[in-house]
Amino acid sequence: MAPKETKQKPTKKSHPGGKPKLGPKPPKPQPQRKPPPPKVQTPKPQQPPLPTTTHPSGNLPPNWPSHLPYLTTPLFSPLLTPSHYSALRTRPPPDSIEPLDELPADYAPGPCSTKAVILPITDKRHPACGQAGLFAARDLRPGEFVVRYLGEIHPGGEEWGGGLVFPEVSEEGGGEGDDGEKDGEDGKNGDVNQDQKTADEGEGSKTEPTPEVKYNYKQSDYDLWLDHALDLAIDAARCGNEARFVNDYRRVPNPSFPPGYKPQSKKEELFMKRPNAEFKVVWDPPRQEKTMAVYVLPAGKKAVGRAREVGVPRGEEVVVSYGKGFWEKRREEEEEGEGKNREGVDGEERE
Ligand SMILES: C[S@@+](CC[C@H](N)C(=O)[O-])C[C@H]1O[C@@H](n2cnc3c(N)ncnc32)[C@H](O)[C@@H]1O
Repeated sequence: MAPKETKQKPTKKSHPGGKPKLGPKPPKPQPQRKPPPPKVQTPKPQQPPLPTTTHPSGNLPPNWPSHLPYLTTPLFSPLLTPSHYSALRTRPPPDSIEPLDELPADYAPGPCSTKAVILPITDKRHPACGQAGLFAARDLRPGEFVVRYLGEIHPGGEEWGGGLVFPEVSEEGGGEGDDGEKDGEDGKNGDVNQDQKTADEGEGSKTEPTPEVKYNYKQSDYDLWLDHALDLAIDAARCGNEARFVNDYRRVPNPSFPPGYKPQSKKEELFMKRPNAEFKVVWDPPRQEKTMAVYVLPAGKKAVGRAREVGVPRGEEVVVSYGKGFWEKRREEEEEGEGKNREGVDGEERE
C-alpha cells in the first residue's frame, strides 16, 4: 500500500485543510466550491443525523474485505456540527451557477454488481498490482451512474477523529436496505466501534461503549472532499462500499492495447492515458443530502463510433483522476520520508 501522510506542515501545495484528498484538487475559482451566500449558510435548527447503516442482510459484493463494514448509506462522524448538516442538506437552487444533478431515480442501495465488481489486480504492469480495483461488469454508457461513494462523512479540516459510530439497529433488524426504508427513527447513535460492528451484524446488538480510539484522517488513502468550502469530506478507509476501490488512471495499462504498444498519434496517446470515470457531487432526493458518486465520463463532442455508446467496456477497469495534488503530495511525503531515513542513518553513524 502507498506511503501514508506524515504530520508535516502544510506546504503551499497543500489544501487549506492541510490534507490532500482523492479527486481533482479543489479548483481555485470553481463556483461550486465558493461558500454560499450567508442566507444559505444559516444553520437550520439542529436536526439529528439521518440514520445510516451497514447492509442488514449480509448481502456483500464479491471480494469485499471481510474486516471492513460495508455501507449502504453514509455514516456520520460525531464531530459534524449543525452547520455541517445544514451544508450537507442544502441543495443549491436550480438557477445557481452549479446546480446538482440527482442520483438516478432507480438507484437502489447495496451491491452494484450488475454494473461493476471489485477484482484483485494481478497484472504486474499495473501500478496497484497486489491491490484491488473496480471493473465494469457490462458495457457502461458515457455519463452513466456507476456507484455511490460511501464512507464516513466528517469535517474535512479535522485531522483527528475517534472510533466509527454506527446508529442503533432498529427492532426489525433493518437499516436502510434495498427497499430504501430508514431505521432508527429517533436518529440516536449507538457507540459502536468498527472492530465490534461487522457488516452483517444483526439487529439490536448491544455493544460496549467505544473505547478511546484515535484516528488520523490525514493518513487515509480513501478520503475525498464532498464540499471543500463547506468542510465536508468522505473517508472510506474504515468502512465504505465498492467505490473505495476505484483507482487513479495514471500508469494503468489500457487493456485495449497490447503490452508495449506505442501510440500512433498524439490523439491515440491521450486516449490511451485518460480516465474513463469521475467522482461527482450529486443530490440524493430521498435523503435530501449531497452525496458523491462515480460516473462514467461523458462521451465528449469528439467521440466517434463505439465511444459514443460505450464509455467503459465490459471488463475494463473504472479509473478516475485523483488530481495532480494527490500525487504531488504523495511525492513530497516520499521525499520527506527518504530525507528522514537519511537523517536517521546519519544520526546512527554519529553515535
Ligand atoms: C482509494 S484507494 C484505491 C483502491 C486500492 N487499490 C485498494 O485496493 O484498496 C487509493 C490507493 O490505491 C493505490 N492506487 C490507486 N491508483 C493508483 C495508481 N494509478 N498508481 C499507483 N497506485 C494507485 C494507491 O495506493 C492509493 O493510495
